[in-house]
Parts: sequence; structure tokens; C-alpha cells
Amino acid sequence: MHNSPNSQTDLIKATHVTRSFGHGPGAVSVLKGVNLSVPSGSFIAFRGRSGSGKTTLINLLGALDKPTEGSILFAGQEITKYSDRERDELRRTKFGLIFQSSALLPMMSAYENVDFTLRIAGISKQDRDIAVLRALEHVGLKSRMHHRPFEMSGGEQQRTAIARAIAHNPTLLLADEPTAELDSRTGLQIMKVFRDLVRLEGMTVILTTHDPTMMDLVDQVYELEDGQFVETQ
Ligand SMILES: Nc1ncnc2c1ncn2[C@@H]1O[C@H](COP(=O)(O)OP(=O)(O)OP(=O)(O)O)[C@@H](O)[C@H]1O
Repeated sequence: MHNSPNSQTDLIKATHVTRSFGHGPGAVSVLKGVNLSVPSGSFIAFRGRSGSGKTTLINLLGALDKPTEGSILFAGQEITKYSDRERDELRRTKFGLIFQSSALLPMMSAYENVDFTLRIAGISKQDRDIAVLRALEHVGLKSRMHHRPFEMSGGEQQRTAIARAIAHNPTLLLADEPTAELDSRTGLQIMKVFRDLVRLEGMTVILTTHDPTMMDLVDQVYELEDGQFVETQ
């Protein structure tokens, strides 16, 4: 595959990406030609009003969905041409996904929640023991790892969700409104966890948010308006 010198350092590159839902006169055009280059090891935020297309874009970048038109390259590979099976494999090995609600299993401790995901991915007990502790340490939750979700604060639950998403050491972490259910102080702490994963672990983090106060910690903000980027800071 031919790459320009620039694109070799991009972890994610989206070109002329559109996404429409439905057909014919009832079709809704949600993304209308998005171009994006995300360098490896950067911390990026998509900001925009409700309905501007943030979740749709995150789902496309995370290989949970396919664009109507356009291409998305991950590490130089056109993932929009991948089969379902290849996309599953990519998500399982290279991506970590975090959502607004932590969606932890309520009867399991923080440790068990993280461990469970690795267990169903077929990781050996020996490797899991190391990976789970390392992930919980990264999010500052080692001392509370035996607590179950109802015994944890919202911020601790979201930290557990982050630990679960990073335990397999993904290259790219995608988070859709990860601070929306948290107060602003806790939200800022969660943003610092992401920032440290970028600065100390070299991960690339892309998240969505409504909240302008979260923007100081990221490298770049992309503003989505009605399915297009309108301004780049
Ligand atoms: N599967 C779908 N079928 C039809 N329309 C959809 C579908 N998914 C999203 N949409 C529409 O696309 C638009 C953008 O949705 P999206 O969830 O990407 O916005 P958002 O910026 O993430 O909003 P929010 O901040 O409220 O989560 C909305 O108008 C939504 O109704």
C-alpha cells in the first residue's frame, strides 16, 4: 500500500467519511464528509451538540460500524474493507472502548470485572493476574480492587471501566462521553487518567464530550456541527 510520509505517523486517518441511516427520501445524513488525521500518542476530543454525530463517528473509528462512503485507515490498514471477523479481532486486540455508563457486572469486584473480560478473550490465568493488577494500578484503583460497583463512587466505577478497557494493552482507546455522568471534579480526574495513559503509556485516546471545561487537557479539539468539523483548535 502506498502511504504519503505524513500518513505513516497517523494512527487513524479518516477520509471523506459519510454515514447515512435509512434509504430514499427518509434517509438521514449524519456525517457529511469528515476528514481526520490522528497522530499516534495523541489525546483528541470531539465536541459538539447532542445529535451532531459524535457517537456515530466514534463507532466508525472503533470499527463498530461502517461508513456509507469514505475510508478509515488504522495504522495504515483500511479497516473499512475488513470483514466482520477481522473487525472483531481488531477491536479485541488493538482497541479499548469506554462508554458513558461504566456497565460493570454488579456482582463482581473491580478486579473480577477486569479479569472477566480477559478470561472471555482466552487469556491465561498467569497473564491475567499480571494484566489486571497493572491496569488497576494505572487507573489508581489497586487499593479498592475488591470492592463491588455499588461500594464504589461513580468515578471509581468509571476507573474500573477504563481498567477493563486497557487491560489487554490496546493501541487506541475510544471513549464516548466518559465523564457525562460524573460531577465536574470527578470528570476532571478521569480526564487526567486518560492524559496519563497518553503521556506515560503512549496510548492514543479519542473521546467525545459536551463539556467545554474538559478541553484543557487534550492535545486537540475537533468541533462537530451537523455532521462536519467546523473548527480546529
Ligand atoms: N441507527 C440510526 N438510525 C437512524 N438515525 C440515527 C442512528 N444513529 C444515530 N442516528 C441519528 O444521527 C444523529 C447523530 O447521532 P449521534 O448519536 O452520533 O450524535 P451525538 O453527537 O453523539 O449526540 P449525543 O451527544 O446526544 O450523544 C442523531 O440525529 C441520531 O438520531
